[in-house]
Amino acid sequence: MGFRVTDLSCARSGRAVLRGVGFAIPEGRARLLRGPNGAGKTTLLRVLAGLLAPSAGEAELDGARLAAEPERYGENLAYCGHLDSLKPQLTVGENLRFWAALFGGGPLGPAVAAFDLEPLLDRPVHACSAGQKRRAGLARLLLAPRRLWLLDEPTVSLDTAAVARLAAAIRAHCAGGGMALVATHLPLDLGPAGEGPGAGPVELAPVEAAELATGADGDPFLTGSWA
Ligand SMILES: Nc1ncnc2c1ncn2[C@@H]1O[C@H](COP(=O)(O)OP(=O)(O)OP(=O)(O)O)[C@@H](O)[C@H]1O
Repeated sequence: MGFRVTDLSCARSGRAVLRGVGFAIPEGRARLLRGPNGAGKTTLLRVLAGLLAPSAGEAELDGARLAAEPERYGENLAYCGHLDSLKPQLTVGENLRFWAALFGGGPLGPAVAAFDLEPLLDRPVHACSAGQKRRAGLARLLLAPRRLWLLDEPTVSLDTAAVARLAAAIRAHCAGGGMALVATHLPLDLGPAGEGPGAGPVELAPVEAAELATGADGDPFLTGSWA
């Protein structure tokens, strides 16, 4: 059980972005994903979410392997990318009910409380602020229980109180045995979930130009995956 990434590499438009990335997340732990702009955090999260093909390496979640068993692997994770993926014409409540029905999740109450959405339930998403939309998008994490949360810059647009709510949700997820990988440039208080063996930050450094992928005939655009 747990999450393990082994020797993962990925190229985008022929350029090596990830090279030999490896780390593990034990059950009940969360790790921050750190690195400067362009280091490959979004690329890594998209590969781990099954949205981008790696050029080498493997990820394994509770014994299910990304390459060999993508459906069983994918059933156990939730991915929140840069976009909130909300229907703008529907209210916040309608969006949440839609997601709960789609994923067979439980009642809305805990998700609404965790991200303070009660006052927004009847408001159309197109009339919400950026931070309000972000909170509604994150609340979906609590509507469909998944073992691993992959979060890409989830704190963007959130005020201090909302960042604390997000951190509390991650801590509670991990206290129940869940795991999380969170790309963020901001500090995030993960509490006990971010402490102990296998819980420190995963640091990504930009792949050096000398490591650029090249095709068999030296053309860099003959290798790698296209986004
Ligand atoms: N669609 C794409 N096609 C080709 N190359 C891409 C694409 N998206 C990103 N890249 C390249 O991949 C590298 C890593 O980008 P990525 O978005 O993964 O970095 P990041 O660490 O998430 O950066 P940031 O902190 O700015 O969000 C960059 O050099 C970028 O130019």
